[in-house]
Amino acid sequence: MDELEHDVVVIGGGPAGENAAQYAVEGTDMTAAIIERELLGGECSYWACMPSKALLRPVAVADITADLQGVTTAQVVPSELLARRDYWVSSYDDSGQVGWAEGAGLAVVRGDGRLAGERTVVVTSAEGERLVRARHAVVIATGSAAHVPDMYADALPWDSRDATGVVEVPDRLVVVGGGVVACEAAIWMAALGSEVTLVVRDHRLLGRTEPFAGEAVLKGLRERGVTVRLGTSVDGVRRADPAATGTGRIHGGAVTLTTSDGELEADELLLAIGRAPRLDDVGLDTVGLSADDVTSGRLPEWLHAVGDASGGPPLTHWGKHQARVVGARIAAAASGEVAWEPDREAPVPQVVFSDPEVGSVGMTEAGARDAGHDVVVTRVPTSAAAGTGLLRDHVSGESQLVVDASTRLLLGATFVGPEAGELVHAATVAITGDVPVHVLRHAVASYPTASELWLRLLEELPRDFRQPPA
Ligand SMILES: Cc1cc2nc3c(=O)[nH]c(=O)nc-3n(C[C@H](O)[C@H](O)[C@H](O)COP(=O)(O)OP(=O)(O)OC[C@H]3O[C@@H](n4cnc5c(N)ncnc54)[C@H](O)[C@@H]3O)c2cc1C
Ligand SMILES: NC(=O)c1ccc[n+]([C@@H]2O[C@H](COP(=O)([O-])OP(=O)(O)OC[C@H]3O[C@@H](n4cnc5c(N)ncnc54)[C@H](O)[C@@H]3O)[C@@H](O)[C@H]2O)c1
Repeated sequence: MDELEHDVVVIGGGPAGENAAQYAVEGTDMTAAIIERELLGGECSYWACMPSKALLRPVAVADITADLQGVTTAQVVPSELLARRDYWVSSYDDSGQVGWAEGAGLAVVRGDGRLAGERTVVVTSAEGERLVRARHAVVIATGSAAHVPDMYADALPWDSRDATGVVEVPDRLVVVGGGVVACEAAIWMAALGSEVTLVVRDHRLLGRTEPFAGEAVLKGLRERGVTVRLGTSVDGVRRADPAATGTGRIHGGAVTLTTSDGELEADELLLAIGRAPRLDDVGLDTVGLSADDVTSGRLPEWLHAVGDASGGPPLTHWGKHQARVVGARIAAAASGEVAWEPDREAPVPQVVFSDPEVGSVGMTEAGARDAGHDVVVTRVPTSAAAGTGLLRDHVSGESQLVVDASTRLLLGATFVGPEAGELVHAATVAITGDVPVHVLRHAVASYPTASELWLRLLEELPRDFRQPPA
């Protein structure tokens, strides 16, 4: 068997794997190999973040022009929207990304990577098998896979790859799920011309965010003609002539869902009910480990996991952050040093590119109370600042801070409204830097920008929060 040796071997070339490799070797004499079985850049670049945001942005801009005195309403042109998606996924060609990796001194090895003992990975491809040995570390960065319960499997439902890679637009699309994929995909699929129905098991959308955020997104979806059935479970699925026609094409005849609310027929079914770390085929058994060991961090010093595969929040920026930390840890360990790391985990931000947009970081109010904090909550309409009010004629949504009553530190923040995603980073900085609210008041935002919303939020706190705690 052909054999290679590198200092660091990364299985999976998504954003997390690429960053782990880059940060482990940059500024050192070490070498790294990234093993990738599909496209270098991973799910995020070709079937998740990039195509979904490429599809959503023109829809959001057209929406604004429909709500902004002084311009005429722009129309989404479906063929152009799909062409924009194709541009942003480089027509599913990763040569640009491979060029970047090679330029950064990272070797790209094509094939399926599998652990085959300590610091050893076997790569299987059409050319045969290769053994890749790691002198220092192996990193598992294999991402996650969408949940497809058995009940749905025979109907060949769409997953998020089909939705972001849509080629044939179904007249009627049913989406099962009320999370981030469902809320975002409903918007671009409706803009492309589908009649969209969301079937949501919970009694609310976006279950991990503040309830007021889910309510605003529900209202926004209904206003654009999406039907949302809350508290509805699916008991059965049948489909006429299911056919594996390819990503983004309609997978057969009509689909009928039997739900707690009656039968529902559609031309396609998108399953968006969460994802799980992809750890079942990476050879963990060859080193005496299980998937649970990986997701709970019980790993030998030579083995690391980053990104969705680690079981942490399945978000690109979080996976890349983990990867930078792990990369620096590997680089330091190789030279007998210890990399500096903060003594607690960074807060996790997320932006849902729905209408209205939702940007949040840290704890929700309920999460903070459950964690034992005595909290003070301040919430204002997002239209409360001149800068936010100017963004469009009708600004919906509210924004909120969750503050610890005794330390006066920010625990969490949620912004709902236009450009909400751009407001959240200030909250991330405040939490990461332990900036108390009486100091935050002196971080002056320019007039009239959306950031002035911070002033409105801080003014709503009790007056004594303007002083340091006694
Ligand atoms: C529709 C959708 C939209 C999203 N939008 C956003 C967003 O806007 N912002 C955000 O932060 N997150 C978003 N996410 C989440 C984001 O896509 C993931 O968190 C991110 O892709 C995880 O990166 P990763 O590197 O861990 O894994 P991935 O991107 O999944 O990459 C893993 C790579 O490993 C490869 N691989 C797997 N197993 C093997 C093996 N055995 N051998 C070799 N290669 C292997 C795969 O082919 C893949 O290329 C979205 C997700 C979806 C589904
Ligand atoms: N903008 C972004 O950052 C972005 C966009 C898309 C996806 N993502 C990431 O991708 C991940 C996956 O997204 P998702 O929307 O698939 O998952 P999710 O966890 O956000 O939502 C899953 C939804 O499916 C429901 N559900 C779970 N099991 C079910 C079942 N058996 N039957 C019916 N409903 C069920 C849940 O109640 C929830 O409403 C997210 O966790 C998110 O981090 C991020």
